Amino acid sequence: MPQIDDKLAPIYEEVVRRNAGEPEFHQAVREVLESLGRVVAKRPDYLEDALIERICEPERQIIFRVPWTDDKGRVQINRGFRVQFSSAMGPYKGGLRFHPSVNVGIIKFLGFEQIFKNALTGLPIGGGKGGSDFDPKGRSDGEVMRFCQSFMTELYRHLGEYTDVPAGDIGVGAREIGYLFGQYKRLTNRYEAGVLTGKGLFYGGSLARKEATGYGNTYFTQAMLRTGGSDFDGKTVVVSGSGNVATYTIEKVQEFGGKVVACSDSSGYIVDESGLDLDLIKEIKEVRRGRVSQYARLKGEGNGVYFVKSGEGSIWDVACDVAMPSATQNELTGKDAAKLVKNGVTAVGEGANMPCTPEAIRTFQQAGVKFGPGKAANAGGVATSALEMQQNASRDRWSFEKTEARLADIMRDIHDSCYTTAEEFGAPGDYVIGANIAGFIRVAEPMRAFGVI
Ligand SMILES: NC(=O)C1=CN([C@@H]2O[C@H](COP(=O)(O)OP(=O)(O)OC[C@H]3O[C@@H](n4cnc5c(N)ncnc54)[C@H](O)[C@@H]3O)[C@@H](O)[C@H]2O)C=CC1
Ligand SMILES: O=C(O)CCC(=O)C(=O)O
Repeated sequence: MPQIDDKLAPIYEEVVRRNAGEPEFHQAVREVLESLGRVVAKRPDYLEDALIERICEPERQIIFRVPWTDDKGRVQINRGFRVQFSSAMGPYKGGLRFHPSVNVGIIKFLGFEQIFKNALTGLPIGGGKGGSDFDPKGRSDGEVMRFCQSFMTELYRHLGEYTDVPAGDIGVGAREIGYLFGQYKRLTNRYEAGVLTGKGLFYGGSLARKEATGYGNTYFTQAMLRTGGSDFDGKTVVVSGSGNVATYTIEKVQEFGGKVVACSDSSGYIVDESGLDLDLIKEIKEVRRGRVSQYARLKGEGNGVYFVKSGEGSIWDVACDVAMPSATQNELTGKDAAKLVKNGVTAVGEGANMPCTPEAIRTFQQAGVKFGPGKAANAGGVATSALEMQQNASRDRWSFEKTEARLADIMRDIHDSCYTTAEEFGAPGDYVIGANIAGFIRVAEPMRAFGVI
């Protein structure tokens, strides 16, 4: 098991003590500190002025009550969060997650990851994350609207295009961003397009933002495959999830000649051995807001098409050359990784944030599987959000082609900087170490320049 350098171990112990009961946050911090031992060995000056301790402590954490009225006239109460982790690189930037599992530890882990991810994009954005334990599943449009309006009624005072710029994440898509933006505009009496990203195309959104995270992960994973002289063409691929990230991962992998044979949601997974029909998945998920099990019913079971219920198997039992986990954190365990390795997986690109457990990452790396960590591989979404902010600031609108070309360049740059940083710090081929160190150095330099703040 990788160890934290003796000089950094007290920092980790303090994070655990101060943030008791937040295992996902501990996990995210631990992984970064394991990598940073190599940095402080070469550059002990990074230990000065509690720079690393400061990076592990959010600049500001906001927790608030979100009261709203459901369709039956009953008052419901949820809890809202925004963790403004680091503004060293620019305004806080990161999505909002609406899911019943949300708590402060989950938001903190996501905000912490976002610092390094956003730095890797090379664009001027700091790190933050927010959300609520509100579950949009099964709620009417009216209920979602009233919830979003109440959520923004508290949060708006902490936001601004130069302060903090949220976007979507699990459970927050175009519909929710529309309601949030409408309420922000109403409360502030300002048409401040740059305060949220992932907006609709008719009110300041960017072409290619919807596709960006999935496309970006596909570009990143392609770059990893190419270091071994290979590509997506002819590869069998498994993509977990069936939301925003998964959908557009499937689309780009198919365009690159890969065959995606399985995807999932929290009810289970579907397999179509001849390759998933993406139009049908979009119809089920984006239009009907249904479950992936409907795929097997609509396509007809048999001939390599089947559905496996959650709890009766794992999507990672399906043999593939490339795995792209794109649902949620810790969804791919050490046992799943061992199965994938046994079945011949050669590359893993994380579309979700921290979907592989530490044991799974170790299993992949020990088996020589190319492993792209989320903070690098899924950075295309937030990078394109920063491009949306650029378009808003210049009152401009770019074509899909121009935006996607910028995204593709950014993903190749991120890949190359992780790859060369890993080499420079004595860990060739280790994208986890490369991403953590390259991201850290970019954030540490402005922090040092600003003095002790
Ligand atoms: N939307 C974006 O631009 C970005 C999203 N991400 C990450 O990608 C992941 C997916 O996010 P989105 O696609 O935006 O969300 P989404 O809400 O559009 O889709 C989430 C998908 O994951 C599935 N899922 C959630 N919990 C699950 C569980 N416990 N078991 C199995 N499936 C589960 C849902 O059924 C759904 O298909 C998250 O980890 C998110 O933080 C990362 C970078 C950017
Ligand atoms: O586009 C954004 O600002 C945030 C995307 C996001 O939440 C993420 O990168 O995990």
